[in-house]
Amino acid sequence: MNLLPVAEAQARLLAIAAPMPAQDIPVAQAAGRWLARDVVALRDQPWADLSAMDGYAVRAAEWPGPWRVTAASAAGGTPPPPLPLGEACRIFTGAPLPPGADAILIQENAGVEDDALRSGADPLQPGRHVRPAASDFRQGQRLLAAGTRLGAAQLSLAVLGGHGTLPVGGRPKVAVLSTGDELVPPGAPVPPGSLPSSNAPMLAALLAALPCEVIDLGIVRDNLGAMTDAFRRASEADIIVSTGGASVGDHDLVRPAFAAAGGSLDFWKIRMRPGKPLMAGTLGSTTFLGLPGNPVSAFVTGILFLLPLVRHMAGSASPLPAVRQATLASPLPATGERDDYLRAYHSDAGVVSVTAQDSAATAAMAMADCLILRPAGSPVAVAGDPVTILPIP
Ligand SMILES: Nc1nc2c(c(=O)[nH]1)N[C@H]1C(S)=C(S)[C@@H](COP(=O)(O)OP(=O)(O)OC[C@H]3O[C@@H](n4cnc5c(N)ncnc54)[C@H](O)[C@@H]3O)O[C@H]1N2
Ligand code: MOO
Repeated sequence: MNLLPVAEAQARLLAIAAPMPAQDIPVAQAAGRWLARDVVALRDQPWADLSAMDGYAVRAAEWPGPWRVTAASAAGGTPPPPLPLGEACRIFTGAPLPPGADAILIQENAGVEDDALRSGADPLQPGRHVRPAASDFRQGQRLLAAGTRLGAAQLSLAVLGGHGTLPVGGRPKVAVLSTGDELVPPGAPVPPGSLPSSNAPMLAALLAALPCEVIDLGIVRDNLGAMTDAFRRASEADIIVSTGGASVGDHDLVRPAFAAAGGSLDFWKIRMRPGKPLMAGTLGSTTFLGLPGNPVSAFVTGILFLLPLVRHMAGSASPLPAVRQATLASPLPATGERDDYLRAYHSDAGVVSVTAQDSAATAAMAMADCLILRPAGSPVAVAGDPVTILPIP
């Protein structure tokens, strides 16, 4: 059987899906988005030599004083005039130093008596408690590179750099179709032969941290007409993701329905376990990803394919899952002809694979915090061996 290697399938998926056009949006809405262009500082930070403490601005060479306090400087106030010799300027955190001053005597180390300011015992070095102008960044300096994800720290930097709006990648609409006659909505009564449909909420949870809009189109029956209609309706989204009906059984209608809706499949069947029946293609300008129905298979392929697809379309420069090295704390059998993505969790001794690795074993899946990647053909592994893991996001 001709199964596509995972890396090749990921590359082909990203190749058929164009990143969405960039847009300028207010910084207050930009958290979690990817930058579409470099961000350059529009101003110096700090804008002048500023005090880092409440106290007195003085010349360090005049330590230990006494000084006469003749001026004051506060953040947001009028900048103080140049400091005459022998004088000090009362100053507060974030305020500009008067020209001539080069150090701050913090008020805990100072005493004022009869109009004379005197220092305590600690010697004062030039530059003490001073934040020099442009020491954080300088106007024109590149602050953030295109493709960077905007978290709290990056947004703080961009705003201090003078930006109120930022150029970001798009926020794809993801339509989710859950296929299967046996499915009932979450929380609904479950007659014999039926099953609560867990894949759509699971995928929405995986996507919750990404910039995208999830549109749950509900349960679609195993009926060619109904499924074809569902694909047509879903084609207004940027991404269609279906679960179930991906395999080779008589009721596995996703491929024919996708074709009947006008879709064109790029690939089907991946050299991985779980997740073999995964498929991808295009329907007009919409990218389609068909995940297997088994809840564990949908979860693992969601991490390996759906999340990278959304990241890529939203402008990420590195959309694929992070991979790390870890130490195995429990033995593993040899792998077969497919790459294994084993559900596992961290313990003090290393990573432990959960005992139930069946692609319908959700109780074991819920214990996992990472996937162990075991390439096809790997030999038996023992505790202490190095392994490659993918953290579960
Ligand atoms: N003869 C073969 N049979 C199967 C093969 C094969 O190569 N030859 N592949 C197997 C593999 S591997 C997988 S994975 C499954 C995937 O099949 P489908 O994608 O067609 O999924 P379904 O048959 O529709 O469902 C499988 C399983 O998952 C349950 N399910 C489906 N949707 C949901 C949902 N939204 N929430 C919760 N559970 C869901 C469904 O009831 C089934 O139990 O095929 C193997 N068969
Ligand atoms: O590839 Mo399937 O997802 O093993 O159960």
